[in-house]
Amino acid sequence: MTDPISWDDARAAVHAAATPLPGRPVPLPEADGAVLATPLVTLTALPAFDTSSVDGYAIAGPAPWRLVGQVLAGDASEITVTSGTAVEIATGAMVPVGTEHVIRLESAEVENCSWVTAPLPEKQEWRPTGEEAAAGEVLLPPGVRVTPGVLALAAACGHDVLAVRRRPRVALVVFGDELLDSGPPGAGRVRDALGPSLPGWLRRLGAEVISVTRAADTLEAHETAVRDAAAQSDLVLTTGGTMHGPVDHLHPTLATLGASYVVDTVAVRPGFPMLTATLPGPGAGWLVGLPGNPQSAVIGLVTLAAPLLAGLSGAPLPPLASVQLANDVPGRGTFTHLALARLTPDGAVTLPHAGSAMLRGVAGADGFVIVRPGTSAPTGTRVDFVPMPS
Ligand SMILES: Nc1nc2c(c(=O)[nH]1)N[C@H]1C(S)=C(S)[C@@H](COP(=O)(O)OP(=O)(O)OC[C@H]3O[C@@H](n4cnc5c(N)ncnc54)[C@H](O)[C@@H]3O)O[C@H]1N2
Ligand code: MOO
Repeated sequence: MTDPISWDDARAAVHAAATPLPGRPVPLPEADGAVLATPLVTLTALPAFDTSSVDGYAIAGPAPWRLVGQVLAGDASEITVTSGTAVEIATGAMVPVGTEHVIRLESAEVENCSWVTAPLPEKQEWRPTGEEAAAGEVLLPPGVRVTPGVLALAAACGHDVLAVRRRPRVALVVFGDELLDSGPPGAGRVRDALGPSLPGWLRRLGAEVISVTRAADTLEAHETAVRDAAAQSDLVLTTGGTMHGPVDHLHPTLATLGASYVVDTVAVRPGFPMLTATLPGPGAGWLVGLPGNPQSAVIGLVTLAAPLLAGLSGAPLPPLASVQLANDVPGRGTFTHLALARLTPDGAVTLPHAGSAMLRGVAGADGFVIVRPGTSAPTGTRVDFVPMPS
């Protein structure tokens, strides 16, 4: 076995090695969850015109003001407010030329439907052109993940399409003849916990899952499965077979296929046998090998797959959060310890059932607190935190 690379270096290495996939324009609703390939530049000033922020009257000169017209939201009215006149105005309407003040409906008195009087307002009741942004201003850099908030901003500043990176296509290959696809475990067989769960995590990481297949525990079946998966995908994600047991065929498969390791084992507990490699051939596909123990597989996902998918999407290395610990967390010697935790108002609480083969902790966790090599983390200290994909 090779010497393990540190947990932090492993994340950085796979992210740095990934070249972003091409960008292309897609209609706004389809861009949700994808990553911007180009900066978001506003096509107009925001707002694009002086916009009334209240229902009321646009006036000029001293009171009383003679009511001369009306302007509603959406009107491109050429009405002008001259001294001594008022124009009835709706929230969102263009403020007419000549307006000195906009008076709220509730402050005004109107006589005979034609004369308006009111005290002058203390503040400007409209949003001036460009208050939020000037035309051509860069609002977001490339690499930002498109959220509903980004979509709203893009629409507001005039875009019909957004240039986003193609979502990485992931083919999942699950190894393990002991795995059952239905019914209760027993008699040496366990249920496949990863085939049903990894697609959901992967989609939360912005990937498109194109296939989930099972490969038998032979070298030939592994080779065929990885080759077929690589032919259609940007990333082959495998589970199990990362060690060197009698039916652990991943390393021999990678040797046969001529793969090059970017990461081969990581100094992290649980989950150390995880790996990342590039596969030769057109398009230089990727392979991430997650350990078979299900919690270790999730740690492999957040350690290697998440940074790789970010890199392929042109997004920055996913940042770590910082949390305060509500209990002591031991270190793991020269390895980084990732401990399942839930975030509570009292701080991060690590969870029981945290064995690498167990899933009760995974099912209730918000993420993992990180205790770096050679340290332990007492109650009340701040530590880094890697969230579950969300
Ligand atoms: N001699 C040693 N043996 C093992 C060591 C070690 O240091 N020396 N490390 C252990 C650790 S830690 C891990 S993690 C596993 C990693 O092994 P593999 O990636 O080769 O995984 P498998 O052997 O295929 O499976 C391990 C375990 O997980 C169960 N499994 C596998 N896939 C699934 C799935 N899709 N759903 C549910 N459970 C799954 C499998 O049945 C095994 O129990 O190696 C240890 N061994
Ligand atoms: O490191 Mo293993 O990955 O503890 O379960």
